Amino acid sequence: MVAMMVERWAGFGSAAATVIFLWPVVQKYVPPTFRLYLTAWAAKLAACFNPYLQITISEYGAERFQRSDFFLAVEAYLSDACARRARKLKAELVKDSKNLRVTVDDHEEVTDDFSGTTIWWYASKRQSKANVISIYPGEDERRFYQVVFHRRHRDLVVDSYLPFVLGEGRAVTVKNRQRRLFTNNASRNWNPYRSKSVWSHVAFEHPATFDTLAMHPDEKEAIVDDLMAFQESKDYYAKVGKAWKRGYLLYGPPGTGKSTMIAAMANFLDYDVYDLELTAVKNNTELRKLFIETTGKSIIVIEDIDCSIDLTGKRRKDKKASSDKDSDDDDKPKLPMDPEKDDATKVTLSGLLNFIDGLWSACGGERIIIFTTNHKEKLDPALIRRGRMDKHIEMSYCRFEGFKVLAKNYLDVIKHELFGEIQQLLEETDMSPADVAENLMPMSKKKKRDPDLCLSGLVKALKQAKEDAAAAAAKAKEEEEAKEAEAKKAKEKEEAEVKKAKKENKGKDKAAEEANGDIKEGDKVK
Ligand SMILES: Nc1ncnc2c1ncn2[C@@H]1O[C@H](COP(=O)(O)OP(=O)(O)OP(=O)(O)O)[C@@H](O)[C@H]1O
Ligand SMILES: [Mg+2]
Repeated sequence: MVAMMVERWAGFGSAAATVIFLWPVVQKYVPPTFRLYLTAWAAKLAACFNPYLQITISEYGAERFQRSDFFLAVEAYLSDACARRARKLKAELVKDSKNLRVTVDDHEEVTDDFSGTTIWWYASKRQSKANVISIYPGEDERRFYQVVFHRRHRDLVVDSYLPFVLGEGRAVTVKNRQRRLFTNNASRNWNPYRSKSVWSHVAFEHPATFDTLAMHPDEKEAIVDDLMAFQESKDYYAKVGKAWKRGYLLYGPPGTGKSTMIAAMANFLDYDVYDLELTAVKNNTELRKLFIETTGKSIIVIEDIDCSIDLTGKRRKDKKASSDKDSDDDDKPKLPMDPEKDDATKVTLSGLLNFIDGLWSACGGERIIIFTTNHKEKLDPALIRRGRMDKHIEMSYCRFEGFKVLAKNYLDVIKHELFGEIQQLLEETDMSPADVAENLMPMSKKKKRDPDLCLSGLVKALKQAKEDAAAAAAKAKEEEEAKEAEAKKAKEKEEAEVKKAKKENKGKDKAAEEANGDIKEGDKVK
């Protein structure tokens, strides 16, 4: 900085020396009002000769209690783009950041180049003037950055360079941030003075990726393609007038990788994950508040949606019917219901639909909403129609293509003599990837990572599963047949009874007819 100043002020050195020399004299003999006038005039004169402008970016902007976004962006930008040119740096471990952050130290100057223009950055701090005694060390220091540039570049710096620094700085912050896994707190723990209290979070560290996910390569590619297209379609969504979000429904039997897929998606997109526990949400208003408190670049997950809450139209109707019945049966005055219990059922289907694609859902943007279920058929069609759940992904039992991924990941095996037999068995038997993986990862020292042992163990398990399935099917068939036979028997019995009754009725009718005939003939005789 000093070098820069000397260079810039080279022509004014002698003038400055004169002023410094004369200043004590001025202070002594010139009256204060005139002195003030003189100082203002001197500042104006200096401004005429000094062609450089400076802009200050303070750590605490207009909102006194929050560090300014722009300051943080500048810090991130300088540490990424210019820190290599600085000589004095400082390293810190920052909250929610996965890397050590190296930034420019105070009173250090760095230069930057933008469209052929040189810009100087200067980091510094000043003592706060407020008469507040802080218990935190360093709290009374206010740090700031100054950017210095030639006045002919004023428009370039203000209109292009500073917005560029803001954008780059934000991108660097996102790149370095530690991703988070959020879960919603019970509403009785929400603090009205702290908006952050509705979700709590831990660092998201699930290691699953699309490479480790056992699935047919074509299906996997289709999903990756879809995610990439979504990420790059901000403008397209704006053009067609849709909120920038996408819904996925993952369905399939337990242990087929639905939760693993969510982790892989989050790792692929570099998004935070909000795991919404619907049973802890009391009503639609709470649901909306939770949504508003989520940030962009996130995946909102509701696992086992069919179990979380009574959502299907059919089940609600059943419930209504039974409550109607209750009220008909029992006309005694009723005690008011337990408010806690009453509230617990108030997240409704329409509340959830609003959550997914109501007006509120557009705030923030760049969100993915994922539902998982073991029973797709139990869900209300309105909930999973295209547009809400845009893509339905079936996670199914492990087949040979999926197995090859697991064998490669767990055992580093691409080819093996048992593969043929395993392929045949996997086509004939339904085994979840979780079970296959379990067989490939035996927790015994002896078997550890011995592919031959693991694969023969898997063959055995598959044969066993096949036998069990065949036995279960045979049993089911037997039961079905027994049921059919019983039904047939019952039907025959019923038919026989009907026949018998008919016969008896016929007999009675005949007797009556005969009796009637006798009477008529008697009448004739008369
Ligand atoms: N497709 C898969 N690829 C790789 N690993 C898998 C796959 N499916 C399951 N696994 C393994 O099985 C375990 C259980 O899988 P996961 O929790 O993803 O199943 P899920 O479909 O969510 O089951 P649930 O319906 O019970 O929630 C995971 O830890 C993972 O290691
Ligand atoms: Mg799961």
